[in-house]
Amino acid sequence: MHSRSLDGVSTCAGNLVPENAGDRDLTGEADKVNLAEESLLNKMIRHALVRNRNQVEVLQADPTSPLYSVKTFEELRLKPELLEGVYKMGFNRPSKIQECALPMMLAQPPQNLIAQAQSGTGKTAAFSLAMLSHVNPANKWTQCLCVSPTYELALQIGKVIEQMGKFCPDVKVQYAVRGNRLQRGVQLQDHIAIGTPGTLLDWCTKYKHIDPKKITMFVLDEADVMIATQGHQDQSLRIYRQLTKDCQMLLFSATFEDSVWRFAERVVPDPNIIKLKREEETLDNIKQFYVACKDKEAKFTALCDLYGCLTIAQAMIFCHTRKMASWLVDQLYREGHQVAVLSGQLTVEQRAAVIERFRNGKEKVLVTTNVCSRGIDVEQVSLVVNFDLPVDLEGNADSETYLHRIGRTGRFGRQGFAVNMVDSKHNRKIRKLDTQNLEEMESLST
Ligand SMILES: Nc1ncnc2c1ncn2[C@@H]1O[C@H](COP(=O)(O)OP(=O)(O)OP(=O)(O)O)[C@@H](O)[C@H]1O
Repeated sequence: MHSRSLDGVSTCAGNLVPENAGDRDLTGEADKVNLAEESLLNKMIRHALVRNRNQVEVLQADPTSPLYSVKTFEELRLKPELLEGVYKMGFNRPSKIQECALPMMLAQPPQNLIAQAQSGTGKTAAFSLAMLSHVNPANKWTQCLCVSPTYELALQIGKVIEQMGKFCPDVKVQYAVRGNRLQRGVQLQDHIAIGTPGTLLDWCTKYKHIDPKKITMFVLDEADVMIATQGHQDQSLRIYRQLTKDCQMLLFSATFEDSVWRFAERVVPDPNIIKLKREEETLDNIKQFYVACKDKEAKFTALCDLYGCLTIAQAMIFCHTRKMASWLVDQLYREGHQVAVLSGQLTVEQRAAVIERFRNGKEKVLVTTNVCSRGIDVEQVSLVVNFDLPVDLEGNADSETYLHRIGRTGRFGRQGFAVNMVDSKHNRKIRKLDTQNLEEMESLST
């Protein structure tokens, strides 16, 4: 497997710093969750598949055709060098989504696919394998296009392809991302091009590095993140319109709101649809408490009273704003407590490093904002403290975030505790949530 060394493009995720990192400072605003950053962070800190006990739902474009699914990678009849790469990555068998998605993606005649499954269920690995298997290395032109919402995410996909294709030296990958300039008029000979919509569009239309008529597989990853970015949807559609009718279309998304669905239907005609529902967080083993406090100082005093309990295993303390998190950390330092801090002012790499240290038990207490209400799995976390209860932009109770936060504790059937610091002036009611009951959850936000 060969990948180019690019002018000004680092393929090492460790070097990636968001462009606006320097502008980030402390604000009293709620820490906003940036979808692309969250996705990147998840990829960086994940070590294995996210477990999911739900069944995959499949909707076939042609319901009369037999539904194939595979339990082993051998059944896919991959090139031996590709199979070797898969095993070398430590994949023993296909994940749930891969069991159905891989035979569809590799089928002849080609089939279109829309697949939805939460992050970490093996989507990237699945389409990477499909692209590597699809290309004919003897044809010295680009055959697969893979569109990704950001530069960093594109490089992450590239890393997976490079690893998986380690024993396929003839297959070449190129990155269509900012900073990677080819000479005008140069025809790309690399078989797979991964990039952001704007650069890929330029390479297909303005610079003619890629002939879109020769593309036979088009992959759109993280469609939900993609359409959240102004302009990306339009650019992706413009690339799509240049492709031929026979081009195989594959679209992946972690979530499926109406807007994602409408977009998917526009770029994927006659799709097979695969869905893997997110596994519900169960709160049965999480005991929830609240402490009434009149102000932040009183909350801090209550926290200090609790501190001995926090450090029995590990604890996460959630604040609403970076400013509050920073104030709390200062107070905790003053009391001589060693804590870790995670907030949106850190770069994604710095956040990943903080999480890694916390995971390894270097710190027992992590103070954070909403930037990390989901994503983090630290098995030893037994206590979550809501120093501020989660609220949405209008100041209403944000039950979804509450659920994600307290879901950080009590993982895998262990006992967990959630302590909520409640301002008496707001006196919000804490009720037990039944995640099976969506109506109840909706009523909570009213
Ligand atoms: N069949 C498999 N067996 C074991 N591990 C796997 C398998 N497929 C993928 N993985 C690993 O599981 C993790 C998640 O996979 P992957 O990144 O493909 O998921 P995803 O659904 O694309 O999530 P995201 O979009 O967040 O990256 C990765 O660490 C990957 O190496």
